[in-house]
Amino acid sequence: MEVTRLGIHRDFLQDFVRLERSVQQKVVDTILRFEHTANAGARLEKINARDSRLKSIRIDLKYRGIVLAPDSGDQHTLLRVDTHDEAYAWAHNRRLSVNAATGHIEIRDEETIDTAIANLTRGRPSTARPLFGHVSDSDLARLGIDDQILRFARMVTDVELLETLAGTLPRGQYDVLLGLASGMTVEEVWNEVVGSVKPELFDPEDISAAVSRTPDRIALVEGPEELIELFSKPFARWRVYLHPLQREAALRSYSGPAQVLGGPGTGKTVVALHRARHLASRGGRVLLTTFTSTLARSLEESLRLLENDDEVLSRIHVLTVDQVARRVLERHDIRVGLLGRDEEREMWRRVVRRRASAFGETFLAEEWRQIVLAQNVTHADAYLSARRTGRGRRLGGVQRAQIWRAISEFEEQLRADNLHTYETICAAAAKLLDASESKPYDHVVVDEAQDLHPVRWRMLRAAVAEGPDDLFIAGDTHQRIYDSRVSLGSLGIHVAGRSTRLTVNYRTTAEILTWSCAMLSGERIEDLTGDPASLTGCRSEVHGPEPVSYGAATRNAELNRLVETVREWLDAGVLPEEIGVAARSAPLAQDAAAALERAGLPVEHLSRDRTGGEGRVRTMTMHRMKGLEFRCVAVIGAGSNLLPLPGAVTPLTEDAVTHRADLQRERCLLFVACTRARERLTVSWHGEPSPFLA
Ligand SMILES: Nc1ncnc2c1ncn2[C@@H]1O[C@H](COP(=O)(O)OP(=O)(O)OP(=O)(O)O)[C@@H](O)[C@H]1O
Repeated sequence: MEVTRLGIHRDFLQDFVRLERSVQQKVVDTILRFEHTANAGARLEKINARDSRLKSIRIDLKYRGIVLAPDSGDQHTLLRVDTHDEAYAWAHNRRLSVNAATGHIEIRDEETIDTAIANLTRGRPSTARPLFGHVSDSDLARLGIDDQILRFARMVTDVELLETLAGTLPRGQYDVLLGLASGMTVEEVWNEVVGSVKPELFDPEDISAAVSRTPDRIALVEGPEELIELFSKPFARWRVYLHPLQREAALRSYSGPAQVLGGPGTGKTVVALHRARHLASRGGRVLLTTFTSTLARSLEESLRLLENDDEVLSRIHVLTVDQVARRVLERHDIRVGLLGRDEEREMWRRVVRRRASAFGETFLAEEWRQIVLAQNVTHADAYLSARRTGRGRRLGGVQRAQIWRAISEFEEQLRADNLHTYETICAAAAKLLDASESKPYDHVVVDEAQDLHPVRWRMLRAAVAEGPDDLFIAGDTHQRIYDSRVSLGSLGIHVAGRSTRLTVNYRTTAEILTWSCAMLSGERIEDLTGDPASLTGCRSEVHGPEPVSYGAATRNAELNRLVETVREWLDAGVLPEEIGVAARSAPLAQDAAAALERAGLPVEHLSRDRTGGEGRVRTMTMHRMKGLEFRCVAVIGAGSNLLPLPGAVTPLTEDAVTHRADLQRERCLLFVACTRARERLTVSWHGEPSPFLA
């Protein structure tokens, strides 16, 4: 029997999660029945809609689905499900069209746009400057703006009106206008929003072809299992709906190392996951790696959502970079002891005491990490002439010689005791891999790349032979929260011409994103290649309440208010595990957990080994927030007493350059914590607010 296929529109999944379970089941049954009924399209009901291709399908007495039924062909798409009246009202004024630039399908509320144009024509003051006065009609047409939207665009004078019509305008064209309004050039919009498709003429009437060209919005599901899977994990929409730029970045063949960059929540991790699966499904041995174990665990879980085939999965190793290094040493039967940070500090202290060094243990440890290890300096001459970019204190030759002797003594001690730090394990592994002809991996995919120290990069570089599709790097230097500044070029990793920048944020509301980005405006941040990094054009399609910020008189008062806020969220139906509470210091986060627990709320404090169970609010340090996301986030302790954390910032008098870098890192940490929120964000403090909130 000929099967009629029913595509599923992305927006429909949002409707789906709001439906009661019993209705959800009926939706699934209706779709399956539809697909297995001969000439099913003929059974759809005509409705009173502007666009005759919109028809209705009966779910039960109360609910209806709105289906796009093309004039020819049997490719149908389910667009919405709602109660009878709501569904019909939605369909009444909608019209479908094919975007002239991308060939993608688009839906608009035609009447509301006409009304907006009429109101603007009547009410516009003669002095108001048109928002798109600087862009010609032909450029707008090239970007896919059609006649109705052009008339609208010519009347708009402020971006807020544009944003209020987000759900009304055809999505692709809305994105173009928003990109232009946020300062992107026509070329940037062409490359980053339209998706650098080849210009061609699309048949505006061929809806079926347009549907198949729109995989980021419409999923064509193969068979009932895939359908049920899609519905059972509706929040994992990224598995099927990729932005054209995400798809291109993930599936392309590259002649060498490539990178994907973009602000928070733009889907870099999603691209890294799709990339790893793509390379493994072609038979390659893939390393999917990141810095922290929390993130590696979350990558592993997501990968299992994306891929079921055990054979493909077996070709992807998900490990932290440090785990990779240890495995390399183990494979060579090398056993080493690990020196913790506190023990390392003690060892430096002993060196300082023995040598009566004028340089303190913090300075020496940093000099060792940032210069000696980063540049792989192995003898005195190399250290005497090493470039010390990023280190503020100038050193003369005699001072350098003294420092080198202290560092040599420290390294000698490590060797004598067979002790290693995480970094020296990586350095040793890099050496072993460099010397070996056969490499453990065909492809290395790195997520959260901004936090890797140069020794970790050297090891990753050595883990894969140089060549096509060797390294794929996802990261955002605005989210750098550890002390690892690195320029990929200096490590021989060149990504020029193989870089994709993502700008659509899928996680956070526009309100939370704008509020958080303001915190970084004015900061000079470089990307991984050393060019200035920018959040320009970074935007969200979703709207919600403004973030709430407030100060309390005391620590206890702040925690009491936190308890109230969390209780309100829970009462509003947010699940406990969808709430994250973050503080700069672990003790404050633990105190928050204790306060919530005393109030009878289910809570768990996350640490290295505790990943958080279901049914519990999660408290954690800001560092642990990285890479995670929550519906609601409360950032606490954002006062001048705790943020920047005094002990984490080098005094200005000691080293001005490091002082500035430390402050920037603390600011980025707050930025990371705030951008984990999907819907709601509160930021609180006791005493004076942090200077970062000014
Ligand atoms: N094409 C997409 N469609 C729907 N949701 C998406 C898409 N791409 C990403 N997402 C969702 O957006 C959120 C953020 O994605 P992801 O974690 O990959 O972003 P990121 O750029 O790595 O973020 P960060 O840098 O802040 O950690 C996730 O919930 C993800 O499922």
